Amino acid sequence: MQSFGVALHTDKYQINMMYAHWVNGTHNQKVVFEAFFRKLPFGNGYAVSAGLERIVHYIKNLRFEESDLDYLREQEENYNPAFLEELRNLRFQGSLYSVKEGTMVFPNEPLIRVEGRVMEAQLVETALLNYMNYQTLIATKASRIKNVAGDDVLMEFGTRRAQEADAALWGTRAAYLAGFDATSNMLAGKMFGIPTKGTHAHSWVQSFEDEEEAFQRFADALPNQVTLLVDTYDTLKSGVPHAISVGKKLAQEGKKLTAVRLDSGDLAYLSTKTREMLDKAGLTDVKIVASNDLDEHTIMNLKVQGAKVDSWGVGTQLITAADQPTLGGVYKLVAREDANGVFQPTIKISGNPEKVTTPGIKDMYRLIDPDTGKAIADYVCFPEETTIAQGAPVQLLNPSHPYLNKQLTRYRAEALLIPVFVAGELVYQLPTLAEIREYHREQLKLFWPEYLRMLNPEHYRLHISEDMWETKTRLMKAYLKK
Ligand SMILES: Nc1ncnc2c1ncn2[C@@H]1O[C@H](COP(=O)(O)OP(=O)(O)OP(=O)(O)O)[C@@H](O)[C@H]1O
Ligand SMILES: O=P(O)(O)OC[C@H]1O[C@H](OP(=O)(O)OP(=O)(O)O)[C@H](O)[C@@H]1O
Ligand SMILES: O=C(O)c1cccnc1
Repeated sequence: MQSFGVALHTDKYQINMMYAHWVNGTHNQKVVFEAFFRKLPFGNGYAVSAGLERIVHYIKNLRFEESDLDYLREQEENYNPAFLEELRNLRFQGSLYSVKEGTMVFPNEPLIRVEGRVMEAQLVETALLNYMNYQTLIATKASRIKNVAGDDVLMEFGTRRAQEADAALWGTRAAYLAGFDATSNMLAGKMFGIPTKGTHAHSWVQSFEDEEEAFQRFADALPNQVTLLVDTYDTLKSGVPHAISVGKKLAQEGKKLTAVRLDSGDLAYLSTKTREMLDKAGLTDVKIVASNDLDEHTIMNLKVQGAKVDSWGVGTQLITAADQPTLGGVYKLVAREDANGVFQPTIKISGNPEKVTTPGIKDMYRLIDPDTGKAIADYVCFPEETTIAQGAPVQLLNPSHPYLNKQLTRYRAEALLIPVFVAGELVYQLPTLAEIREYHREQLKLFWPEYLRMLNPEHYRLHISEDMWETKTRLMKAYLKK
């Protein structure tokens, strides 16, 4: 199949707006957009940022190829040829600031800030949201699963049920950065350096007359990774006894049965019985893997029931984020340059007060208690405000209820939005996936357990500066007057 560039990975309305700007002569106007989500997924207390690496690749490769221009010409006869020439030369020349992958993030926080000509900044909306929304969603789901699995091994098994190939690959990467240990997806392993693991399917057992023979043949072929699926016929009467028999033979040869996998039935009951049977046979270090439509709820429940599982294979529920199909992240214009070259904050009004955007270019900080090392709150302000840089006392206003405020005098501040592209140049050294995983682990330690619990977590707050609040109020009033 023909391969396609990335420039048309966008919505038609972006190209139409670009064209209308071009016709109006406003296409070079500088604007600032930010991407954020409004509500945490899965009822979780935090989300885990992901998607930046793919965004960087996208921005770096952003160019309209000849075939893209031909296609646009075909699609809309009104497009002036000079506009298509403009597109031919288009490269991302703007700036992009983003939170790092693996960062703990919260509703209404600017996760990505794009500054540039409206032509470019508008074009990239669709792809940026596409990458950010999916990967952040899956990283968050994976983080919840990791939260309940503790030190057990977590394997990502979802490719066959994912929403197509890209989702399988990048979803696997998101799961790994948020704490999964391995994947069954070989391409993800090759592309991202994620450890790969695998057992075998029911078809392996079914392709032999006899279950024990199937197990033995598999062990003979792959003596370094013998995990046997024991539920094809009858887990306790057939599968486990046959695996034990093979395990004992392997032990006599100085080899080892690694694990057995349970994939149906009552996993709490079957795993405890299987553990007893393995231990009784002297196979105490043979592990138990469980799979079958698992998610954080079933894993937690199984643990409460005393399931003896060492390793969990999680597919469908994770890779499709089955209980919430999207993060719902949006991309809103927050500032535009006026005729004097000064950025003016813009607002989007909504009947729903929660949906009124917070205007202006924002910097974002995580304020940390220097005594406990724990995060107190996140804070957004205009880049020209100096309070944080000076370490001066900061007024924490609740953005929805600004009369609820408190003053913070002692804090350490970490800047969350880091420069990735500046004036079209990539200035960010992409970390390795192992570094991102480690960074996410460190991020988790910044938060008190009440923000991390799975059920009814405490709300971690984002505060806005007084200046920003005043600007928001002024713009709302000006709009209402009109
Ligand atoms: N002890 C348990 N407590 C709670 N949930 C469990 C327990 N054991 C298994 N489950 C979960 O219950 C669901 C059972 O799925 P299902 O109804 O398909 O049964 P099954 O035994 O897998 O049947 P099949 O043989 O058709 O695969 C799965 O999501 C599984 O992870
Ligand atoms: O349930 P998930 O969380 O999505 O995990 C992946 C599932 O995929 C496989 O089943 P499948 O029936 O596709 O193949 P099999 O014949 O090897 O069991 C595997 O046995 C798991 O049950
Ligand atoms: O290796 C496995 O056991 C596996 C891989 C993908 C899907 N289900 C199971």
